[in-house]
Amino acid sequence: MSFFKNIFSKEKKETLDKGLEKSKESFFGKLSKAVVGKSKVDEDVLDSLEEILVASDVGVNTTLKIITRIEERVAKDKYVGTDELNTILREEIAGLLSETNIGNETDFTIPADKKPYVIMVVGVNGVGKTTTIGKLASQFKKQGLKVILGAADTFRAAAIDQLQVWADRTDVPIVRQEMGSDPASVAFDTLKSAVTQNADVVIIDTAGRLHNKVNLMNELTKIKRVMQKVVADAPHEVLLVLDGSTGQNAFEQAKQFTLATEVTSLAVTKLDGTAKGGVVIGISDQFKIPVKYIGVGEGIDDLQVFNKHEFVDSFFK
Ligand SMILES: Nc1nc2c(ncn2[C@@H]2O[C@H](COP(=O)(O)OP(=O)(O)OP(=O)(O)O)[C@@H](O)[C@H]2O)c(=O)[nH]1
Repeated sequence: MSFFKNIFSKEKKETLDKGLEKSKESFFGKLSKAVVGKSKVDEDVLDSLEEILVASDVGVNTTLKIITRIEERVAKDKYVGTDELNTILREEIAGLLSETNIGNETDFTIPADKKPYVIMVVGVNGVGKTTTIGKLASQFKKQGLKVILGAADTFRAAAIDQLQVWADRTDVPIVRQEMGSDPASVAFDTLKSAVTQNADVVIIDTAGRLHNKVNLMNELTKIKRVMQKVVADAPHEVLLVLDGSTGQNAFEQAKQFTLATEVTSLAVTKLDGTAKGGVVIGISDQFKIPVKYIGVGEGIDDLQVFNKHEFVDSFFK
């Protein structure tokens, strides 16, 4: 068992390392330029570091926290060499993430006492919502759990069809209705079907139109209310999917969605192929909502459970 676990961890680590490559290259490239000819961490180095963190989409507030901590350390130690900067930065970022009970999980797990466990997935179009649902379905299925998908994004026919593709690919049942039908009705049918079939996990896709916040709020509230007619404490999780490659836009979407509904966890996708990996650090710190999953590729196995230790390890390797 532990043998397989090790193999899996190694693969997971390699995928994470590869996924974060661009972010690392960009970050450390800039950092090494900033310290050229400097032996000591001084005001100039700290100013450059601040710029680099902001440019890496860590977010202004989180950047300021990190800089303040490093300033305090530098003031206390009197002399901090630039060769120590990586270590200090790593420690401070790890410390910041440790302050919240975020990112401690290592496996795809769901609470055993909630059956069916209902995950309502929200997020704007194109962020990787459908792909994330498909990847999650695959992970849960691999654990022997019975999964059902609900196509409650009835606003666009393509959204229903895309979810169908993932349902076929993962060999998981899907509940769907015609385009334009009431999303709450699809969610209701899906939960009914899950109860009848004794399913373990239900994943409900929803439409993510942000242009009208009141509509979005009303729609999500209605879906929740109707689901509760079947499973009283549903949804157990409201997972907001954010596209990590959009940097500050992802922050803005998190703000909007948290105003519209109670978001309980986040998935940050497309961290591979972007230099904006710092967004995970900023979002974890600012929203105090756990980043539960990260997308590091388009493949079915390229969704990982976010673990802050692995993330920091991989980033500062
Ligand atoms: N590289 C990479 N691509 C991803 C990741 N997650 C999703 N994608 C890609 O992003 C694109 C959009 O993903 P979808 O799942 O269709 O996004 P969506 O939010 O459901 O969008 P709509 O279907 O338009 O609502 C697809 O081409 C996915 O393959 C990821 O972690 N890494």
